[in-house]
Parts: sequence; structure tokens; C-alpha cells
Amino acid sequence: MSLEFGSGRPFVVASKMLRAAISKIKSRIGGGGSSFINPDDYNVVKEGRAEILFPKAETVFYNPVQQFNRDLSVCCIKAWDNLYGNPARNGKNGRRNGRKRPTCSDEDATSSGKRRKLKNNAVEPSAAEGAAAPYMKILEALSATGLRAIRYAHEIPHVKQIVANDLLPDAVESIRRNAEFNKVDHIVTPNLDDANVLMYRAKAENTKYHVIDLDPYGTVTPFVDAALQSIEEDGLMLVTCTDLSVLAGNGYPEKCFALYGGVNMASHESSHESALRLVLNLLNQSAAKYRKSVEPLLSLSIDFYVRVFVKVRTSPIEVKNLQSKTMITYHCSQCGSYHNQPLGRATERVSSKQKKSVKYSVAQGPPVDSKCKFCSGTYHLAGPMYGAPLHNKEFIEEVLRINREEHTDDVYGTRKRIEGMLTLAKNELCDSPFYFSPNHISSVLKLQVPPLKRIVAGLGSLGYNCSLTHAQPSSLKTDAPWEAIWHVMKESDHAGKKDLAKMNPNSTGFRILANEPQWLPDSHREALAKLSFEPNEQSGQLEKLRKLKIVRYQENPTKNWGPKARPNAPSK
Ligand SMILES: C[S@@+](CC[C@H](N)C(=O)[O-])C[C@H]1O[C@@H](n2cnc3c(N)ncnc32)[C@H](O)[C@@H]1O
Ligand SMILES: [Zn+2]
Repeated sequence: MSLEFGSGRPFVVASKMLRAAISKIKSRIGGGGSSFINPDDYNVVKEGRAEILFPKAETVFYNPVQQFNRDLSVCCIKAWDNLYGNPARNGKNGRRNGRKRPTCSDEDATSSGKRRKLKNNAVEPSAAEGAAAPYMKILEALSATGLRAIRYAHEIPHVKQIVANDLLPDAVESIRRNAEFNKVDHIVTPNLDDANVLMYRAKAENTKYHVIDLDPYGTVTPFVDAALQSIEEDGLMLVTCTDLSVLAGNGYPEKCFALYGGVNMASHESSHESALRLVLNLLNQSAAKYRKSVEPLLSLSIDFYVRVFVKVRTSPIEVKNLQSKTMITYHCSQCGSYHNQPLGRATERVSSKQKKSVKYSVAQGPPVDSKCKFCSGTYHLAGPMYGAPLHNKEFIEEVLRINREEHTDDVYGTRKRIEGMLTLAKNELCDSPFYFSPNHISSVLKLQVPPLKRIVAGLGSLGYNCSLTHAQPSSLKTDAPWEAIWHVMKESDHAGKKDLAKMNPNSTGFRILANEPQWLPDSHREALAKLSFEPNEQSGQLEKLRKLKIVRYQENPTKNWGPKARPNAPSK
């Protein structure tokens, strides 16, 4: 039972303090189901503001490498709370009174329909904000030790209850013990259940969650339907998938299709971005049948897994747009060029009375011939997958602000990496799925590898935009067509014109260069005449980002770093 003293901030603080004190006394006297805990009987791990007791024989899952995931999740839930979460601040159901939400492409995400940003970029508190009462109900559906739930209880404001659930009795005992040891058992409720049973029950009882965190072994697929049905309007879902051999590997196209409803870009450099798009496709397709839409706030490919942060809301109109936001991709198995094909068209029309409407129609295609026009290679088909922006810039900015202004290195060990990875994500071209690496293209065309900034300057001089990607180092996203990419890469070679006579006529590179008059007829060459490799705005932006000395990888990876296997059953 929770104690309510009122809604003003002093009362909330008093309520929290009193509940913590009662919990402390209960754990000292061993009453109310509590037991005496002797920390010497356990290994103690400190992460964030939590201290977790592990049985000396490891029977419950803990992976220290996932600290990045947990640090980032704390930032993201706080950002969601500030921007969309608190119903008292944002109107009924947390909605922003029907105002248009900014998208990834919004240059100044602070300009429309939101609370003002302050000088230091913090979101302006509303009148009600200072007095915000704990309201947030979080479900950690697959909790293991309870570490994540306990960190959320310590580190996230406005949390009223966190249900930390696991299927294993040992895990639930660990959650109970650790919640008590950390004095957050007034917030963290341990629960023993199959996650799906728990979530469908929440739906049936109408006790939905504002935030649902799904962090399974392998794929999230079995938990998606129940989570979508037991989340509050505008709720935040945090989703991990660690089965990258399926989502991004070469071996299991049929398994990828069965689990995610789409095929990945096997053997292609962009396979980690296609993994993200497949997970977003799964979420959106599953949501659509309940007239719900899933908006990606932040979608990251990290080490050996993907993690997406999405906002879920009932929106029949957005569901109508899903067809045109879904695509298949043709990618050449030889040269790697790719071409995206949306599955539908949504065309905005304005009537003579200035009334806007959208016409939905079938897509036209295919965008390619049966053989690649550059190298005559065979196309492989990937998708269907999500084709719209992967991130919401407003959200990333708020996460970065929290990471910079509210968190410190001693508590958040992966703070610099969060800054690095999210800065890259924020600056990604949002309407240009996938990327290429000049390294790869150079190996195809047998060129010296040019500096990244030279290629960006070249494409920029032709009027195209470029960005880095968080998903792979030294790779570029661009809105340039492949004709321009091949041409700029070829011309970038300091060694000058390639001597075709010296190339293997069976090689992919030879075919691309020999076929040039076909794929780049004279009539199109005029547009490329202004090519220059002098620094320009595009290359300047890239250099500025690279100078930030971005930390993208896990610092100090440990021995046997990577996804961790399930723990063994305890020896009896
Ligand atoms: C990868 S671990 C979770 C790690 C945890 N979220 C963290 O941050 O440390 C996955 C957990 O899911 C639990 N699990 C697997 N299937 C489940 C199910 N159907 N219902 C509930 N828990 C389940 C396992 O027992 C395991 O403890
Ligand atoms: Zn090709």
C-alpha cells in the first residue's frame, strides 16, 4: 500500500523519506517478510546508484558489459518523462494536447508546440512540475537480479512503482533480497510470472504501465504483443534483441523472416541498420492491428545487440502511414549498391478550399532491373522493414542534456560513450536508410582508400548531403544516387585515371568502370562537371564531429566480452 500525503513537493519528499525509513526498519528487524541479509555471504557489485548482492555460486544472470545499456536507459526514461511522460504536466494521457510532434528532420526541435528550452537547454518546468508527484509505473518484465529495476528506483524521479518480474524463483528471490538491501522495496515489487501472463493480466485488469523494459535473452518477439497491449498511451518501450546472428548475420534468412516478418541485409555492410529496421517493423506491424503506432525515439546498434526506445500511442492516422513507411531493399550481392522500395505511397493533397488530405495508393516498382546496372551482379532482397527515421532529434537532445548536466562520471561509467554514440545518432541523415564505406568501395574499384572528408567534400560539391552513422565506423550515409557515389569515388583517387587494361576483366570493379558509359551517359555527365574535392560545408560538418573525439565503443572491455550465456542451474 502506498502512503499519500498530498501533491506538493514537500509532501512528496516526506512521503518518500517515510517510506524509505519504514523499509529500513523492516529490513533491520526482519519483520514483514524481510530477512537479515549478511553482505559477506555474497559478492557485491556496484553499478549506478545500486549495490547488488550476487550469490557466490552464480545462479542469476548479470552482464557487466550491459552497464552502457542500463546507464542509457536511465537517461532515456528521464528524457521521456520530461518530454512526454507526466500526465499532470502534459495534459490528459500525457499527450501534448494534440500538437504536432517534431520529427527527426526538425532542425530546431524546440520551436513548435513544446515547453520552451532554457538558456542551458533544459526543458522549462511548468507550474505543476516542481510539485510533480510520483506517478510512473515501470515494468521490467525480464529482470534477473533486479539490478536494472533497482537502479531505476534510485535514479529516476517520479517513479511510483516498478514491477521487477522473472520466470525463475532464484531470480525473484534475488530481486527481493536486492530491493531490500538497497532500501527500495517500497518501490520495487518482485514478481514471479511468465512475462506474457503478467502483461496480459495487466491489460485485463486495466493496470497498464507507463514504461515497459524488455531485455530478453535473444529475440524480443515472444513478448511484443503483450507489451503493446499493456502499455499506457504515449508510453515508452525499451527493447533489446541480442540475436544478431539472426538479425544481421548470413546464416538464417528463414529464421529472421519467421521472427521479424522480414529478411535482413545478409553480407551487406548495412546489416546492423537493417537489424534495427527489422525490429521496428516487428513492433509497428504488431501494434497496427490494435490501431497503435510505434514512433522510434532512439534506435541503436550497440556491440552485440540492438536497443530501440519507442513511444506507443493509439493513432489510426499514423497506422495508415505505415504502408508507405515500410520498404523492401534490393542490394547487389557483388558491388553492394542498394535501392529502397517503399510498399505504398501517401500523397498529401490540398483542395481548392485549402483543406489538406492524404491519398494512399499502391507503390510503383521495381526500382531496379533484374541485374545490377553497375556491375551486372545479382540483387538480393531484404525486408520488409521500417523505412522512416530511426530517431527523434528532440528526444536525443534531451537525453544528451541529462547525460551532460545531471549525470557524473563516478556514477555513470559509460557517460562519455553515451555522449559519443548519441551525438553521432543525432547527426545522422534521417531520410537516407543505410550507408557505404569508402574502404569497401575502394576495395571493389581497386583504389587507394581516400580520406572520408574527401568523399564528403566531393559529394557535397555536387549538392548532396552526407553524415556519419553510429552503426559502423568510417561509413557514410548520403542522399546521393549510386551513380554519384561511384563517380566521386573513382575521381577521388590521387593516382589518377584507372588503367582498365591492368584490371582483372572478371572483377566487379572492372565491370563497374567498363560499364560507365551505360550507367553514366553523356547526357548525365553535365550535372557532375562541378565536382570538386575542396573543403566545403558538408566536409566541415564531418570534420567538426570527428574532432569531438567520439567514444563509440565500450571502454575497457573485459575478457570474454560479449553476450553472456544463461547462468547454470545451481548445483544441489
Ligand atoms: C538477459 S536476462 C535479463 C537481464 C536484466 N534485464 C539486466 O539488465 O540485468 C533475461 C531474464 O529473462 C528471464 N526470462 C526468460 N524468459 C522469461 C519469461 N517468459 N518470463 C519472465 N522471465 C523470463 C530469465 O530468467 C532471465 O533472468
Ligand atoms: Zn552491383
